[in-house]
Amino acid sequence: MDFNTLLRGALPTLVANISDAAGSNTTAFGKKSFPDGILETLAPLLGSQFNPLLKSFMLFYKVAGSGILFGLDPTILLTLFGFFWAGNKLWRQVYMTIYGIVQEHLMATIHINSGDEMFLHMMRWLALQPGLVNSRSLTAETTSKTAWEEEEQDLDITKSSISADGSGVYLNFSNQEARAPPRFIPALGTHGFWFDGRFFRLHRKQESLYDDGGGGGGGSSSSNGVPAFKERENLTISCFGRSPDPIKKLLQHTKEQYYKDHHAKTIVKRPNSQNVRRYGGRHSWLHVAERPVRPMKTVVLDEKQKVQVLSDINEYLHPATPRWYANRGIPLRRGYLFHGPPGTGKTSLSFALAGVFGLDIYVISLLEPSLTEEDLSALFNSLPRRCVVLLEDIDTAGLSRPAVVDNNPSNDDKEKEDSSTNGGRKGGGGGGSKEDWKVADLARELKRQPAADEKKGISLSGLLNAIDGVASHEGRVLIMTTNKPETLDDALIRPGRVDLQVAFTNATREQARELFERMYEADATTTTTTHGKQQPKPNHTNEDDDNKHMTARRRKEELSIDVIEGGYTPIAAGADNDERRSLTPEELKDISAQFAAKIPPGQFSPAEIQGFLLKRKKYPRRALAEADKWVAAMVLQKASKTKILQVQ
Ligand SMILES: Nc1ncnc2c1ncn2[C@@H]1O[C@H](COP(=O)(O)OP(=O)(O)OP(=O)(O)O)[C@@H](O)[C@H]1O
Repeated sequence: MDFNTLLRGALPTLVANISDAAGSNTTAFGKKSFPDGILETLAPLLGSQFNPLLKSFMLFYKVAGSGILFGLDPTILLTLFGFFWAGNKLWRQVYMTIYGIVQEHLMATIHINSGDEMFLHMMRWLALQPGLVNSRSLTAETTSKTAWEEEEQDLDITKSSISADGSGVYLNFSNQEARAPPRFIPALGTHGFWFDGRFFRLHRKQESLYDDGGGGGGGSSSSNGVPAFKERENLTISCFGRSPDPIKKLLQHTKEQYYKDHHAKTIVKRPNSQNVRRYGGRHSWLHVAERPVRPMKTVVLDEKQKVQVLSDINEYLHPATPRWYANRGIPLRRGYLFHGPPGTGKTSLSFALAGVFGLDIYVISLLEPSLTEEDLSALFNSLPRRCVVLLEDIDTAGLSRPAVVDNNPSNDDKEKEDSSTNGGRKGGGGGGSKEDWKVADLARELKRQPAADEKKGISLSGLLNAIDGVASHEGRVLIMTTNKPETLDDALIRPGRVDLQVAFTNATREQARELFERMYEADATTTTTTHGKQQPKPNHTNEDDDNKHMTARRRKEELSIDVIEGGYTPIAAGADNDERRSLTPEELKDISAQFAAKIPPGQFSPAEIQGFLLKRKKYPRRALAEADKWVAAMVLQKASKTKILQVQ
């Protein structure tokens, strides 16, 4: 609001009111109180939001004017107030002008858009800066940790073990959300911070952009075409000096911090929701998990096959390979087909490979109902330079699937016609008009009606286009998995699209032995990778933390739950000591071999064997003793094709 304009407009009426009221408004002390009618004059000028303020001011004016409070002349007060206001405005103008000149000529600036990964790096880093976190203008964010995050192990088991049933045997985590501290980041506006001995200025600004739904944002096409406003944030980082190098250094630092312990983790990404996906860029993929790297040796597979895949991918990812491919005019792509029965390790190997090569894994399910062919191409288009793309269960995608959903309304009409001419469908009763339908018919009909946005799936050509079309990103490792390789179209698995096939089978005796040994070997050895290197510890754990973890783990183990004959029975600490006593390597080898001899080769998937062992995870001898019974029950169950397990 411009004070001058306001005053100029109000002054004539003000003066008139004051002179009219001059005689009658003189107080006992000879001072002038506030003239009647002035409130009515000013109120419309200032707007309704200023009315309470104006009323308070009037009251003050009257009190001051009556000499009760200060005995000051109210007109002097009003003038002072006006000067103060104008002075403040003037100072702001001068400050902004000087700041603008300084920023333009003496400062370097870099802008970051919230659509870019760098925005995340910066925000994560800012949340860790004590100087900023203690600032007075913050935005609080709820954070939730994944099961994999190291902090989870810090949970004080003694506190969380006060179970709802009061027994103290079962762990209780009802308090976990309350214990998770919120994250604080600088709020919208301007902040200052120091990095590397330099002062930086950060400006967070939010803007609303109108998106007409035509898929403009990020270059990806809109799937639902609904126009809407979208919020976008802009970070402006500036520092004194004409070179932006210090800011570049800061950005590089935030990026390094963000990925600091990622070498011990595999990042899993999936397509984002349809609405967010259309903004493209980093919005295409949703970061769903960060798992600890799966050591290659935990995947039980024929060693020759494993080495073949590993060396093939290693060769492909070598920095000299792109030139080699380019010189020969071959597209830089490599595709793998992992096929075999369910639970034989196809997904596990994909994750282990991503871990070995330190790549993020991008998982796409072609069954995702909202995934269109354009989306698929856009998703392939926004892949990073090197990554693993896991296309799961490609046989179940819309490729060779019969059209289960009939979207054609004319067919519906035809059926309805048929039903009426035939006297209605099963139990339709008489005329077959909608009114005569029974509830069952109605339910069936509702099931048949697809949702308006339901898709038929991805066609073969759509998938091929995404895999090796113009939009396809070169440099990625594409892994496709299937349980039914024989149903796949030849075009999909021709060389160039699938360069190496890996067959997975149900467990052999050797694999059963390996699974057993892996399950019961000492925990310490499981932290080594395939290369025999020790996994680096997360930065924040020190010796004290380690001790804390050890105690927590031991307590957890003491409170562990045992399985007896398919039923869970809690056992007290110290019981069954002989069973729990860890095995010497020789004993373990011996028991593993005995166990393997009991497993019929090629009948059980590694997942099934792992499931059996997991339920006896601290009792190798018991697992060995109960193996015969389990095998017999499983063979019977498979023969009778029942899904109900008699022995677990
Ligand atoms: N060869 C294997 N070595 C080690 N563990 C395995 C193996 N096969 C299966 N498993 C275990 O079984 C579980 C399921 O395995 P995974 O998801 O890799 O199977 P899959 O072949 O991808 O199954 P699906 O075809 O149903 O997707 C995992 O917990 C995994 O650890």
